[in-house]
Amino acid sequence: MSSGPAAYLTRRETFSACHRLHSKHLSSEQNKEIYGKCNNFHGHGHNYTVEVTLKGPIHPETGMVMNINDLKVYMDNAIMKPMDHKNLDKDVPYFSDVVSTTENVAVFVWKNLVKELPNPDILFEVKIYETEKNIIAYRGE
Ligand SMILES: Nc1nc2c(c(=O)[nH]1)N=C([C@H](O)[C@H](O)COP(=O)(O)OP(=O)(O)OP(=O)(O)O)CN2
Ligand SMILES: [Zn+2]
Repeated sequence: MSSGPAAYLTRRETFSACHRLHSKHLSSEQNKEIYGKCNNFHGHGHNYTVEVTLKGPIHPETGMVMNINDLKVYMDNAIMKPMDHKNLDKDVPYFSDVVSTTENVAVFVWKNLVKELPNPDILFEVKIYETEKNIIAYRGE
């Protein structure tokens, strides 16, 4: 049976987390210079919005790219459980040696989703709004 037309399915979730921009590979002066107020020892918080987009064929029998009820579970495991109400730098082992910029948070979400999705080939984009003004998109490249 040939596959149906392709569609883009996006689901949005929000989570809250705190972090500090600090690189172990830079001196204290370099950290202050590069990250400025975001290097403050006490850290700061964000209400992040994450949009996950799948691109895949619409299944001819179900009419779906993926059942959104299933996608909810995958996003819960990949995003909410590891990061919601967490200190990214202290509570998420991935960020013990990776700076918790939004770029790296997007890569972290992508890697987690690849492990969750039954067919990771349909993962098209992870887009993260760190603030209303600061937005990062990652497509696995
Ligand atoms: N390339 C990146 N640059 C910066 C990141 C990042 O993740 N990637 N992150 C930060 C800070 O963590 C923080 O997000 C900055 O927040 P803030 O300046 O408060 O946010 P806004 O730009 O929305 O607010 P303004 O009022 O316009 O300052 C910094 N850089
Ligand atoms: Zn920040």
